[in-house]
Amino acid sequence: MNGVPRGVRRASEAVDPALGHGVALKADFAVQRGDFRLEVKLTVPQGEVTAVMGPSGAGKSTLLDAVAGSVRVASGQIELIDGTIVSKRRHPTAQARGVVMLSQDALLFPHLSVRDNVAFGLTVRGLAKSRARQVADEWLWRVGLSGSGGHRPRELSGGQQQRVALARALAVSPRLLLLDEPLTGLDAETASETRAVLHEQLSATRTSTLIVTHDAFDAAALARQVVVIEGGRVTQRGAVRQVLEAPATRFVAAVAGLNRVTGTATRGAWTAPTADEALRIEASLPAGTADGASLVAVFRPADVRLARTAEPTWTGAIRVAHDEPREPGEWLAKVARLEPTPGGARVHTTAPDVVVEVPAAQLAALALSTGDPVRLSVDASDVRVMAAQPSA
Ligand SMILES: Nc1ncnc2c1ncn2[C@@H]1O[C@H](COP(=O)(O)OP(=O)(O)OP(=O)(O)O)[C@@H](O)[C@H]1O
Repeated sequence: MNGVPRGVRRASEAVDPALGHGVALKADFAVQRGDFRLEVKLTVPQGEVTAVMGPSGAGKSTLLDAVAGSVRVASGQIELIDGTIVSKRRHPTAQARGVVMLSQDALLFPHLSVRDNVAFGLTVRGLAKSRARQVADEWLWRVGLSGSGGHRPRELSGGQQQRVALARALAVSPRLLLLDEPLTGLDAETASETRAVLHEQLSATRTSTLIVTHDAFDAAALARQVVVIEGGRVTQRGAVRQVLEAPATRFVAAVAGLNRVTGTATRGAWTAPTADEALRIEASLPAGTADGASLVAVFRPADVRLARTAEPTWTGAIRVAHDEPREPGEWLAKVARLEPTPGGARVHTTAPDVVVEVPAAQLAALALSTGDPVRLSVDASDVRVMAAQPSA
């Protein structure tokens, strides 16, 4: 697309050597918000999308606010691609930083047409109004909204408004785009359409982006790398797939839909206490693991088999699992909660906390209730054992 106004940069512009090649943002700073302290070290590669995930209250929005400039840095600094430095003493405006934030709420100007909403940032940056409107129309076409330029924002659906906000953000070719849960609040179909437009436009423009999301699917669909923040600290970072396959914390395991149980290396196997006998899984341990080392076992809920502890055998006699020795990979637990899914249920069990995916047909046969004792088992070949310490 041509017609980029003066002062508005393209994502492909030369990189300031001070920041290092291919880096859009380098941050190592702390922010204090009341009692809450966020301390992060983070790099956003140029032209790529980095996801930020973390539980509620972890500090994700605070991170974006600090980068955008709505919150002051308490110590350390944030360095942007053109050499702009943010620190306790230096607090440039969002525009001077070349940073644009897009949140859950599209925040369009209600009294302006859709076209003028998109053109607004361009005219502020010095483009003539007629040219800005032309560029705005091109952007509306790119996000699938050609023909909507003359409407008021209230005449568009939530998803369409979000696409206008995206067009407005990308039209000024920001050095860094900040997206704060842009798909939250949209219904599944609209979110899917908006996700596709986001992916297409972020890839096409190679806009350096930091996106906060609570959804592993969005992270995998949109981002190349992910930074996990918990309690104001980075707990894991890396390529999205790598992080989801090897969760360093319970939060990441839950987001990835995996079980993550902490245990110990005991005589060449992974073991963990249960309310009953110790659970022993004879999976391969990381090379060089010393006896007694803390290790986590990661496995899919669908790979855990679940049976009632007392069940009739083919002879009609009742077999009670408590009376039998436990096989490796087998343990007794209690049902804590049943969570319905489209195909059955996720059965949450305790001691240790493990989720089991049970298909609908089996669920009907089991007739489970909260508090029921159950016998669980998992094959060692379905379990990945890793060192317990977080990698961030
Ligand atoms: N303006 C503020 N003044 C004081 N404390 C704040 C302010 N905004 C946020 N906080 C606190 O900072 C912490 C981090 O909040 P933040 O909104 O960054 O978390 P988050 O990870 O984005 O959470 P969520 O996913 O729920 O949006 C919270 O404990 C919150 O109460």
